Amino acid sequence: MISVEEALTHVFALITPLGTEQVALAQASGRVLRAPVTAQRDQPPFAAAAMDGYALSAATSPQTSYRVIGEAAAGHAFAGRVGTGEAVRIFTGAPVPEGADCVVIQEDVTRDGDTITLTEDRVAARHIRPQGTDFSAGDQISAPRRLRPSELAWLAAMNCANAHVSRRPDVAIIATGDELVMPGEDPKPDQIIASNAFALKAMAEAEGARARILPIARDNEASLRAVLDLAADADMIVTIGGASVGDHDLVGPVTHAMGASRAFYKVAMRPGKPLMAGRLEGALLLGLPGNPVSSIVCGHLFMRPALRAMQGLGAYPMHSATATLACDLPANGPRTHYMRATLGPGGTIAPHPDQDSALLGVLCQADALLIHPAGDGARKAGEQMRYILV
Ligand SMILES: Nc1nc2c(c(=O)[nH]1)N[C@H]1C(S)=C(S)[C@@H](COP(=O)(O)OP(=O)(O)OC[C@H]3O[C@@H](n4cnc5c(N)ncnc54)[C@H](O)[C@@H]3O)O[C@H]1N2
Ligand code: MOO
Repeated sequence: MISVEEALTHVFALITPLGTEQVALAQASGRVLRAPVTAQRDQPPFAAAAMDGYALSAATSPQTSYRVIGEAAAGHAFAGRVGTGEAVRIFTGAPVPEGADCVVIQEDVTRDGDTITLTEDRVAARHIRPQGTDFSAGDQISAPRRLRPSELAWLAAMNCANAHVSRRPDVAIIATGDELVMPGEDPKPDQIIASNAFALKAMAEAEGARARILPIARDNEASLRAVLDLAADADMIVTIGGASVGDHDLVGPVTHAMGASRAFYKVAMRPGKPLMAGRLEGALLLGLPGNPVSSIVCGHLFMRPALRAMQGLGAYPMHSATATLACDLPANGPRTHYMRATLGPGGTIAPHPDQDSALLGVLCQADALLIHPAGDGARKAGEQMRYILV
């Protein structure tokens, strides 16, 4: 058995980042930007009013009354110059006219015809956004990075209509087992519903992949081969179950017979011990254990970082943070334990009392995986421990 860290290093070594494509900005949500974007202009492109009011020069004409000589609205600049004793009615987002050095908000002004009178003794704030305060022409958005909603607006503001992004990884998910039927089917008394693929598909899609659930492979070589053949064009093949040492655990032998390379089998983690990784033709092959929580924990720890690496985001484990243990923990065994846990007020974390890897209900109550490292001793409530958000 190798450590989780070693296993992840092996997985990353099996990955070459995917190619790129150009997509319209409206289609770029969640994609990974692979080439830097250069701003085509300053933002704002002119000194802009930050409030509705009157533009005037407080420095050169510090009087209390001004004559209104025109108007500037967003998209409609005032063409002239503001002179001594003059003001321009201005609206948020409009270019500040030449000669003005501040915008007095309309709440601080009384107006009578074309004359305004300031009601405050002094101009407290300029309310002007100088040209280029957000970014200047030539500024770059670095790559790689995930395009979140805010980055999409940033690219748009830079007048970038298309983005150079990573191709979406194609993920084929294969559940294996004679006991499985799909949700909505009519299970026999000795059958259960295949659930894990739905979690893994959602997880892969949240990482920017295109994921498909293939037909369930039965516990015989011909069936597993036939379904694996359907995944021939995938970038990543994720099998679920059939990974252990039982007579019906065929994923290892069958993929081996089909020419798969194997980087490792069995990881010192709990749950998820019988995890396997390799390559099958053009695809990264992840063989996940069948227990629902085991497969989902492996998805978080291995599939998600692998999908990020494929999209060019680099080789990094899932982010972990620290929290204060809410109760005592007994010493851990030789496998790192990813305990289903709940974050509480004041930065505490409480592991669930039942850590059986078959319990989806417990996983759904959890918002974190508390990491109890392999071989770590007993821990006391109040100690700091690391966790991963799930
Ligand atoms: N003698 C040993 N037995 C087992 C070992 C071991 O080291 N020695 N390891 C145990 C561990 S740890 C795990 S995890 C499981 C993993 O086994 P498999 O990957 O072969 O998984 P299966 O036997 O196919 O299934 C386990 C369990 O999960 C259910 N399952 C499978 N696929 C799905 C699915 N798509 N959706 C929902 N549930 C699924 C399956 O019915 C079983 O109940 O092996 C231990 N055994
Ligand atoms: O490691 Mo198994 O994955 O404990 O349930």
